[in-house]
Amino acid sequence: MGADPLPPATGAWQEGDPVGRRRWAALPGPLALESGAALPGVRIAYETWGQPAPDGSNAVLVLHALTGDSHVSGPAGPGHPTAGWWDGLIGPGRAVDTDRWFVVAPNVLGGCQGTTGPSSRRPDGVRWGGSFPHLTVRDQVAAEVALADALGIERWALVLGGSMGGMRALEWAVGHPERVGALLLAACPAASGAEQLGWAHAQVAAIRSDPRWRGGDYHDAGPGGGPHAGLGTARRIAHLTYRSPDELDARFGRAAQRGEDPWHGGRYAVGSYLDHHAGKLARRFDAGSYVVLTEAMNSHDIGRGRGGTAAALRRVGAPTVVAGVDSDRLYPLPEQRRLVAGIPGADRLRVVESPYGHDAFLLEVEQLGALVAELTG
Ligand SMILES: CC(=O)SCCNC(=O)CCNC(=O)[C@H](O)C(C)(C)COP(=O)(O)OP(=O)(O)OC[C@H]1O[C@@H](n2cnc3c(N)ncnc32)[C@H](O)[C@@H]1OP(=O)(O)O
Ligand SMILES: N[C@@H](CCO)C(=O)O
Repeated sequence: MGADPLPPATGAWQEGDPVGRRRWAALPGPLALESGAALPGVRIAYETWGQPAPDGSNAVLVLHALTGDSHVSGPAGPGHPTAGWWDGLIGPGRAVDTDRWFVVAPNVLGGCQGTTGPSSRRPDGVRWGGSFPHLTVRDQVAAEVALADALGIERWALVLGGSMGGMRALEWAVGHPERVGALLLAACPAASGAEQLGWAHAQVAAIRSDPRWRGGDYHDAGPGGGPHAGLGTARRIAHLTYRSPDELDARFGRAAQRGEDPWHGGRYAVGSYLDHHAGKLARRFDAGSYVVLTEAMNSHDIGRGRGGTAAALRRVGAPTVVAGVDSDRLYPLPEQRRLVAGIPGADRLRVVESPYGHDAFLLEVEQLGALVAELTG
């Protein structure tokens, strides 16, 4: 699932036909990648809410995490099988009030929700599949910079994101400090460390060992022909890192799934829960994108080529709120303390209190809303 149904981008900045709220813009030329390769025919899907101020002072950039998309706010509808993933935070009367702010949310480069990724067609009409190039977080931000240029947005009043979205928000603030007025980083690190690289390796290995992976060239294999089993296993591993041990224990303990007997081939309830999330992701997401995005997160190292982490973080000019979740085992609080220590405009760590682990950045919208208010007044 998640295969891009659109024809190749034509190579000129253009507004694609909107599906529901979602629009597309195509880069005028190939995108130069950090690897030295050039990615032609890049198309970026994005959504906007609110109205841009005449002086351009009210633009807010919202950046999604690994399996999120451009639909941050509002109900499900055409082009959006699910409701906005930050609906409690962004919308009319919410902390990011779309009656005041002009909110822009792109789908990430390498994704599968409208922006060019492995399931998209190359300029020759063939799907990229396994030939899609290796991306870095900086490449993804380069595509977002091109989108901002195309929309005429010189400076964001606020850039915010969590997890992989936080990595990109940080890259914006370090790579383009003059274009970021304020910054909110949630549940993200300065660099992906050994623990995160290890989790990612297990997930990518699960996908690549599925015989239906076919080196990434499975998109024309027909319904059910993709590596759904591998993607499901990757999600089970990942989902465990997104929640906390205490929460899982409190919710499921050692309970058997209803009607099943773990001593006779049945599942524990927690296993059934993970199976549910595996199936749900496999139905809505592309395995090739999952691999490309995971490897992009692996590339995340804010200090690479910039004289190290401390030197890179010193480049952030914006007032910054850094938030971590007390029960996050994927990017635990020491990761965010490192950010606070290095970013000149970050005065102290904001701790989101939650039993939900890493996913709290999606769930604890009230606490996040209070943090947004610190930056927006
Ligand atoms: C929601 C979306 O997909 S929006 C698209 C963009 N998404 C994103 O950016 C984030 C992707 N989603 C996620 O990361 C997560 O799903 C979250 C953060 C939204 C989950 O939030 P929570 O509300 O805490 O959900 P939780 O992890 O408790 O899972 C609930 C689901 O597990 C199911 N479940 C609970 N126990 C069991 C069990 N024993 N066996 C099987 N299924 C179970 C529930 O029925 C429920 O199903 P549903 O989501 O299909 O209705
Ligand atoms: N649950 C989130 C976690 C990644 O940070 C997602 O699926 O995108």
